[in-house]
Amino acid sequence: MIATEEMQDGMVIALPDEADDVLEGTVLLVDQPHAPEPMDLIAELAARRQERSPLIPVWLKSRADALQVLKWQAEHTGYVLAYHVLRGPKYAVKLAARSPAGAWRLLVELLRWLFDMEGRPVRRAAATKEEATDYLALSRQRDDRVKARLWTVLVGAITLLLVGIFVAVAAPTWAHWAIVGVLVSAAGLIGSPADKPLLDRAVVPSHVRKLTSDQVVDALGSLGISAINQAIGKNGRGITFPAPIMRDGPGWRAEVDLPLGVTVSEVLDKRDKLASGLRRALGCVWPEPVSEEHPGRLVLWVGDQEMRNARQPAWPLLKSGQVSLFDPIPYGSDQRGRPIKVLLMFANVLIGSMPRYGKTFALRVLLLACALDPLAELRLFELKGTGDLSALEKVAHHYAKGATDSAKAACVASLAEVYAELDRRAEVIDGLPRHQAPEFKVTPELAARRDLGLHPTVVAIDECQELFSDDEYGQEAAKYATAIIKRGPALGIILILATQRPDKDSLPKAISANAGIRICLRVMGWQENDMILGTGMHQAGVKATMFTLNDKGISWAVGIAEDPLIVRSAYLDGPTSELIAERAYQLRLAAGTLSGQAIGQEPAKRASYDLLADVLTVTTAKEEKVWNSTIVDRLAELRPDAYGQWAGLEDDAKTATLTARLKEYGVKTEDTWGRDTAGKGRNRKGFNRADVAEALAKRKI
Ligand SMILES: Nc1ncnc2c1ncn2[C@@H]1O[C@H](COP(=O)(O)OP(=O)(O)OP(=O)(O)O)[C@@H](O)[C@H]1O
Repeated sequence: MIATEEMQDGMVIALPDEADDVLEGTVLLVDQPHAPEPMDLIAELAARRQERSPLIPVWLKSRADALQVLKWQAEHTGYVLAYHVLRGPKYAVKLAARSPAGAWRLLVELLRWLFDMEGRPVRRAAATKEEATDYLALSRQRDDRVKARLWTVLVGAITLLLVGIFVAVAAPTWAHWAIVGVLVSAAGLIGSPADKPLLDRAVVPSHVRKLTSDQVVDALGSLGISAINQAIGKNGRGITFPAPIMRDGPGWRAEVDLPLGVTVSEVLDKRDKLASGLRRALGCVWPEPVSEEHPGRLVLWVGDQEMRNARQPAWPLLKSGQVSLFDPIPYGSDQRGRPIKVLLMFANVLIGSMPRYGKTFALRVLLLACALDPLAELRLFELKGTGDLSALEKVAHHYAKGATDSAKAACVASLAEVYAELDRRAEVIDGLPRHQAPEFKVTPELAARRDLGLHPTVVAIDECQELFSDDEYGQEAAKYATAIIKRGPALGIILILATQRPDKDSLPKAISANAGIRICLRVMGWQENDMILGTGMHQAGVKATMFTLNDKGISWAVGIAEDPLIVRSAYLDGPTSELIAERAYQLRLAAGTLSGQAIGQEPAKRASYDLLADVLTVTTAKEEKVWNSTIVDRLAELRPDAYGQWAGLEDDAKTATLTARLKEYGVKTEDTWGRDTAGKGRNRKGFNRADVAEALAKRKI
């Protein structure tokens, strides 16, 4: 049998079993010489293009960033100058104290030069070895040299004396002092010991403390990740920085290639340790993955100030302006203070977080911007009941608040209208000449035509878990919301959902899977993170679990830009929201686009029906016991608008739905013997018709 063994220089050599046998086999180089194939070469060149450093530094690409950097540089220079100016007197005293030593050093050097002291060891050596000729030649050379130098010094001294007398007589007093100052300073500088520099180190204040590669390496080394420790250990390969650390907005940006096998995700899990290693506040330290690079490429942005304390740019629509939902609307800012906009048209939004971390505030910012598009129809449901969206009631087509039955019923009724609207809008678009809707979707021109009714429609449900987990309304609402989230975007219908309980019962998978824009504020676990941001996001390093107690309003946002972003929503409190909503109202009044409840119309009503009476209608007195699934099909035929969606469910789901609904009226279901459509007898869940009749009678009493 032949074994292989690795040798130095990366060779793998085949060895025979017996050590004393003759060596046989081929020597394989582990690192093969590279002979690029044509296709290989193209791929390699494309990859190498990505490695190029940007022609223009990142900070110069945006005016705001460039201004920030220049501002910082000016502030920094000003600080250093002021620091040294303030210490001017201290430096003067130091110079004066060091000047005698400097003068002495100068005199000694002059005498050494004058008497050619540097040649002394050679002359002495010649004398010791008794080499008379050499010694005489060297002495002659020294005498000539000393003579010439004496003359130079003499002329120099007389010139200086004359200049001195002239200055003493002719120059003003300030010039005397200036000259004395310069001479003393020069002597002081010469007399300064090499290990004691004259200038103190300008201690840079913490809010503009520079980030250095040493700090980054030390901080990474403090995370307790063994592969990092090995890499920075004695024989490790170290940690590499593909780009220099530079200013980026109000902070520093370091790009780091983590050691082989370490992912950014592992670092994100230890953001607090990283901040401790960097000796910065947690709110200043923002590690991010770089999606277009390998999973070990980390961008570490370290802000001068904590994100929550940093001054946020004012919301651009705060005082004036209106929007078109076909353009990105202002939402907030990132860690670097750059404004972040969101294009809502042709998308849906899912916002999630633990309670009290800023969901409703985030939702309200988006809705206030929507309100400032006079064409947008707003259907707003705030199922918490605290009135966070009440400022917008005056501009809303439909509005309801509270976790009450009536608010949920109003929400489902409004969703049902929008659901029906999907087909109507699709037909309208289909009927248009192709050049008017070339992409089979709403355009700004079509949205502006009142006759078509294709204006943007925004349906927002805050605390949507209240609706989707409701026994009575949940299934119906989920059905409408799923259809709207899938088909709505192309038809100008935008669904915005906010929830504090992102689990599968509170947020059906079909809905969470189809949201284009996802905003996740602080959550506790990876499941909630991925439910809101999308499967695999936590693994990929997009972790809203890294936010802390103080990170209110700060979220990971996916779908806003090519890469996930950390965004802080604009902070618009209640009174500010009222003012903006009032402006929106005036805009709509002028445009004549107020509608629905905003002009006093009745809210949408859910089709009313009586389940118990309907069950009796679809069964005959002879059917003492019937299967749930059979009755669901009959009910759907009787009242498609009310029960139609049940008919589309799987058999088991049909049974479970009716069981849950009958239970609300105290009607029990049990295993019931019956025959299926093929005539085969078996047991399935069913109920006694008499129980339904009794429940109905009791209710009427
Ligand atoms: N962008 C922000 N900047 C600073 N603070 C914010 C921001 N957004 C929200 N907050 C703070 O967070 C608090 C909670 O916000 P909000 O009411 O939106 O939370 P929530 O997640 O909707 O809570 P709940 O789940 O109870 O409804 C607010 O009172 C506000 O002070």
